[in-house]
Order: sequence, then C-alpha cells, then structure tokens
Amino acid sequence: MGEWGMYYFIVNTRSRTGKAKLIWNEVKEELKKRGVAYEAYITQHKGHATELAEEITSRTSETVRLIIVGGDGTANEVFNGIFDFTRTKVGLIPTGSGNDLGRGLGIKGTPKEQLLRILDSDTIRKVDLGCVSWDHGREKRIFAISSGIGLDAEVCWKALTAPVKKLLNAIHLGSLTYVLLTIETLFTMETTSAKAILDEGQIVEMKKMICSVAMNLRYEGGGVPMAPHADCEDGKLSMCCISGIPKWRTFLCLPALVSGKHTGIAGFTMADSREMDIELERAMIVHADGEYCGEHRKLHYSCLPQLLQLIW
Ligand SMILES: Nc1ncnc2c1ncn2[C@@H]1O[C@H](COP(=O)(O)OP(=O)(O)OP(=O)(O)O)[C@@H](O)[C@H]1O
Repeated sequence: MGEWGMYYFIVNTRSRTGKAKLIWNEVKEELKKRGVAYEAYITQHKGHATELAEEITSRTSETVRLIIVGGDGTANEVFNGIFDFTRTKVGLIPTGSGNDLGRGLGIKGTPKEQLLRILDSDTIRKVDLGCVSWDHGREKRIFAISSGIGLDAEVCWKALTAPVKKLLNAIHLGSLTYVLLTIETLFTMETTSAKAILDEGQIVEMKKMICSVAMNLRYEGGGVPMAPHADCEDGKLSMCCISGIPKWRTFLCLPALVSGKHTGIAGFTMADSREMDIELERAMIVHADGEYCGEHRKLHYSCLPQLLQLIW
C-alpha cells in the first residue's frame, strides 16, 4: 500500500467494444502479484463513472488515488464527478478506441506499463481542464480534451451509436469511424453565423460556421490535431474554428487538418483564450470530450488552470 492508502479503480470493461475487459484482467493480475490494496468499481451504465467518482471522492476527507481504466468518455465522466480536485490524484490507463486523452497527454506504452508507472510514481503533473456552460451558467460540463460546436459535435454524437464503429474497432480501424462520419456530416449539416468574444474583448465573427472547437489538448476525433500548438499547462484553451469557406473546400482541407497543417489556411481561425463566449444564430449540437451536451445557442468556455492532479 502506498503512502496515501488505497487505490480506487473505476473501470469501463466495455470500452473499445469490450477489449478493455482483457486489459482489466491483466491489470488485476498485476495488482494481485504486487499485493496492492485496491477497490475496483465496474461501470454498469452511461453516467455511472460520474456517480462512482462522486461517491468515492466525497466519502473521505483524505486524499484519494483514483485510477481510470477506460476510454475518453469514461475519463470525462470521472472528471465530472470528482468532488474535490485538490484531494484527488488521478491515474489514467487508457483503453478506449479514440484515446485522444492519452495521446494528448503523451501517455505511451501498454496498459500494464502504464499501471506500473502509476504504482511506482511519486510525481504529480498538474494539468488544465476546460469547462463549457450554457443556460446562463446553470448547466456545465468539464472536459479534458475538447468541447466543440457543430461538425465535430455532430460526428461524436453519431459515433456514439454508429454500428460502423463496432465493426471498425473489431478490425483495429476505430479511428476511421470519425473520418467516415466527418465526411458524411460535412455534406449533410447546416452551417450558421456566430460570434466569439475572447479575452480582452477580442471578437471573432464567423459566417457559415462549420464548427468551433475549444481544445485543451492537441487531438480530438481519434488523433486529429485540431490545435497542434495546444498546451494543457498554459492556463488557456486553444480555439479552432472553421467558417467562411464552402463545404467542398473544407473537404479538400481535411488532409491538411488531419496532418496538423491547417493553421494558416483560409477558413481556419486559431486563437488562445482563458475564457470565451460564443453566440450562434441558431442552436447547434455541443460535445465535451465526445459526450453529447445537447443543442445550444449561447455558450461560455473557461480554462480551469492546473485543476487536475495526474499521477505521472
Ligand atoms: N456498462 C456500460 N454499459 C453501457 N455503456 C457504458 C457502460 N459503462 C460505460 N458506458 C459508457 O460508454 C461510453 C464509452 O466509453 P469509453 O469512452 O470508456 O470507451 P470508448 O468509446 O471505447 O473509448 P473512446 O471514448 O476513447 O473512443 C461512455 O460514454 C460511458 O458512459
């Protein structure tokens, strides 16, 4: 047992279409071998990881070591349940298909290697989180990767239910789900006009907005570097908007986007900001770390500097 006591695991064995179950078995075996004291909670339904994180982190006034074994969606649910971030140290063993969280943070190696790093670590890395709120601040959701409006949100929403994701995951081509859905959505979606107000009152006007994404990490959508320069330790979110160009031109820009060479291209606006207000002419779908947040017209974004304490 480490100096802070027990390890608490929140595990989504269904992540990566069930492959996470094998990873969890391997992790359990290693924990047993090392005699590590732990409690494990397996998520039973959507939203369960939030309930579990809230319950585990609010039942004690001690510091809790919470280890997430799951995909980006599970991690997002956990972040939205943590009762007190100052008393929670989080370990991450990514098992999902998208894995933008692990990729963006620079987590490398196998799940077992990551487990051993966590168990042997005496280092904490403090990273920023983001928060998106709507309904005049009455509703909010924390995110670690990104929160987008429009194209990427619609793609995430479709990916949650797409049968093609299961199929492509099964043949190790899970990331292709997002590519196929992006192309389909780009040509079927409606654009809108929008205005973003950033720090110091800087205004970004967007006509025919296809999407506006607040990035905390570099990648979303299974490895697309929407904000190649994003830094989760700078206290700012990196905005990437696509607007003012016809959809067919956006389609032609997709290879540049996928390789992170889009930042100077017409139609792409990049800006860093601690806070942003976004107002759309008509409501669009919003996501936070790929989780559906409904359709909204007015949103507020803020960076929560160094809120997350990662066991590193
Ligand atoms: N037992 C369960 N039954 C159904 N859904 C679940 C269950 N446990 C968790 N979930 C939901 O599954 C969703 C996806 O899980 P997760 O993100 O861990 O895996 P993934 O989709 O394979 O990974 P990624 O998001 O990295 O692509 C989460 O939004 C979560 O709410």
